[in-house]
Amino acid sequence: MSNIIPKTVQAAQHAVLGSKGDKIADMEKNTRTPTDNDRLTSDFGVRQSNTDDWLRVVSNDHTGPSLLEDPFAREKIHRFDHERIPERVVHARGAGAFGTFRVLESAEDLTFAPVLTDTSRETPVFIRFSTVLGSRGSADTVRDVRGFAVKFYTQEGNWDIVGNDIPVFFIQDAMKFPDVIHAGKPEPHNEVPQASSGHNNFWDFQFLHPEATHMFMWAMSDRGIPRSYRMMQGFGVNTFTLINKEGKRSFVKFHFTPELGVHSLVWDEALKLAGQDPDFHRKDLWEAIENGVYPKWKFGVQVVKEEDEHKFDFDILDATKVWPEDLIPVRYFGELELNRNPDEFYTQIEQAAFCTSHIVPGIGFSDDPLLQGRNFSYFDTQLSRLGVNWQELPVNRPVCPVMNFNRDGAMRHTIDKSTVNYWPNRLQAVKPASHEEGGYVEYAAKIEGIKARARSSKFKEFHNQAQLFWNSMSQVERNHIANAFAFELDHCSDPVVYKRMAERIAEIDLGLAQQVAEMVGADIPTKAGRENHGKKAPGLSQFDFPPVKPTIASRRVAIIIADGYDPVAFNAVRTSVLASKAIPMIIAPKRSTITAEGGKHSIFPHHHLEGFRSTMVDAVFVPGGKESIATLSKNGRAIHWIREAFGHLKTIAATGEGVDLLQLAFQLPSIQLSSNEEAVESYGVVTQRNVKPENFSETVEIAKEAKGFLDKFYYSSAQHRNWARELDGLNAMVAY
Ligand code: HEM
Repeated sequence: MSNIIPKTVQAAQHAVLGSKGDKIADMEKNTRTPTDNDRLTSDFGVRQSNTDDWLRVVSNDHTGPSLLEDPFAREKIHRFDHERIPERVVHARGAGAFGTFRVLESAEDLTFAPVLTDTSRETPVFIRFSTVLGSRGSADTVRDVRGFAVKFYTQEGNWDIVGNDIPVFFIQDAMKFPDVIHAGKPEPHNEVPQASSGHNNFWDFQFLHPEATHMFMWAMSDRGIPRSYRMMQGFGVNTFTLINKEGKRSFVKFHFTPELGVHSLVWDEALKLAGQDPDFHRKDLWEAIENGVYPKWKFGVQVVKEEDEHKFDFDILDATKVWPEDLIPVRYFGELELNRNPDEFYTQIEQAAFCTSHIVPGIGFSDDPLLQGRNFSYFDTQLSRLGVNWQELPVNRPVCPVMNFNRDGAMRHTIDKSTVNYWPNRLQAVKPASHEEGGYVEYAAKIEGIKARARSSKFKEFHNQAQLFWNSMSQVERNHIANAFAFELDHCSDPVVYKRMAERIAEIDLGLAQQVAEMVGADIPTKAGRENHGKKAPGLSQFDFPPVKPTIASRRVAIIIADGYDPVAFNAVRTSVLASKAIPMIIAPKRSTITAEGGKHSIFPHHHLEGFRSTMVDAVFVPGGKESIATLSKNGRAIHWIREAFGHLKTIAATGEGVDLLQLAFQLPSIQLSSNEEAVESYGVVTQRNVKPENFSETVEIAKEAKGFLDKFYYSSAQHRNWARELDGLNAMVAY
């Protein structure tokens, strides 16, 4: 696939970022790149003449036994035998990238941490996105929570926000984590299902553990199937604190909001992608960064002053609750950009290790009982996954100096030159830092209470925010939640599980419960389990997060052609898609040269119709060309492509005879198609029957009222999906 930004420009950008950010330069120390002069050597530097044949007793007519003596063969096999480390106990599957964080407006009224106050700084960051339940080899598009873990390599040490794409969690107390994860992971007797919450144990636990009620609503919403890591929000989830230079402390929640808006797949698409392209999200992130369309997020905090801690009807330390944005708006003051793909997956992504306990002066914890337990768990789990010296690994080590008396352990790399390795010492070597010297000083918080295995009273309310979430959903999102429950509970074979869940859902909304119960064969509830308070809040529906401005940048646009395609429309759209920083994907019945009408132009397509499916693109364009459309009209896969894109609510455009192919594929009278030189948009289907070269203007106006074919095509594509198509039931009338 062609790159939009040439490699040379990217290399120059990386060089600049590297010199500013230090982390890239820092990792260079551990990198090696093969040159023409390099020859294969053993791990100890001896050049090797043959790494294909084990040393053995051999003659022309007889292959005898292999010799244990061969050190090179043994080294090669022995290294291979030990290539794997344990995968993460949760969030095993993920992908990541490097980038930068900038503060646009100082937050010095809240904190003295320079990473959040110094507007001249560019802090290098590393992010790993992940799914929670699946194993390392599972698919990207399964229904699950997504991890959103950010490591800030600040001059004061590493700061990790180990967050998710959903702002709440299933449990309030970290001690429940093994239970919620055991219940969600594959069942113990048969290791089924992989990477899915659609099974008895998951829903059994959800019912028996009412504090999960709010979170399972989020997980069943479209948040559980993001279109891209680049189109997800990131939340710190837990409550942290910020301390300013006057020593005043505030409670905060961290937010990252994507510039491209928050978008999801549709469920049928997610299911198919899990087989058709299990690496869909991983590739999407890689491709965007390679093409220079760098993903960006606004960074902000919600703030509760210390004196207001008890002002709300929920406990601000309860991770199963959001801080509703009408009560506590997000204050945005930073920007995060990802601009560099890893050089090697294993060393930079797989060995990356995050810890909620990694904070820097000016930032503190709260007594959030989930956070308190997490602060133990991450450090501990890294010991079994990576070993005690994991903080020395290139991706994990800070960019600022590290000096202390922690010593030894397996695989120690640092060589400490000193005659003392303890404090205090007679040489006054490596003194602790005072507050003025940047030493971390804990906030002197007053604590009262009795020692007990208990939580304070507000933690015991579990339904208000589940209803708040449901009430705040758009109609489309509500339909998707109902369908998600119906799918998941259909996969539960034990009637106890799905019957009880119908009762639990009736405590949120009776209509939803009735709809789900009917689908899954549970008793249909007749009475709401509790009254709905009717409240809504902003920032819960994805529709509250459109892109900053309508854009098709980084979106994949399929152009479907066969021999005899219209070269004018084809070239104009392809060039314009590229100029809009989107990615044209040329798809034909075969991946061999395709010749245009008139025989003067030809093109080598990116893929053929069987090899690449409509699920992998965001929008489709079919140029005219009599012969091309005659061929495609007889090709079942081509027709299915169009129908499937229609079913998944994607924008579909056609010019010339291409309009006939759409007509054939949909056969829906309610879709209006152009019959003349006018561009027509109808339910996200954009057509223009008679086109001339001047119809493809170079400047495209992506606006609702725009008149031109490309303007309409791009505006519709920039809306992500055509929801009216689903609301009016049109997609349900087409077989896909
Ligand atoms: C607010 C709730 C939570 C969030 C947002 C969260 C988020 C995450 C994320 C994003 C990762 C993946 C990190 C990476 O990419 O390497 C992760 C891993 C992990 N989490 Fe959590 N988690 C939560 C709760 C918990 C709790 C309560 C525990 C245990 C008490 C826990 C234990 C772990 C462990 C052991 C890993 C694997 C870490 C590794 O092997 O590197 N998490 N979590």
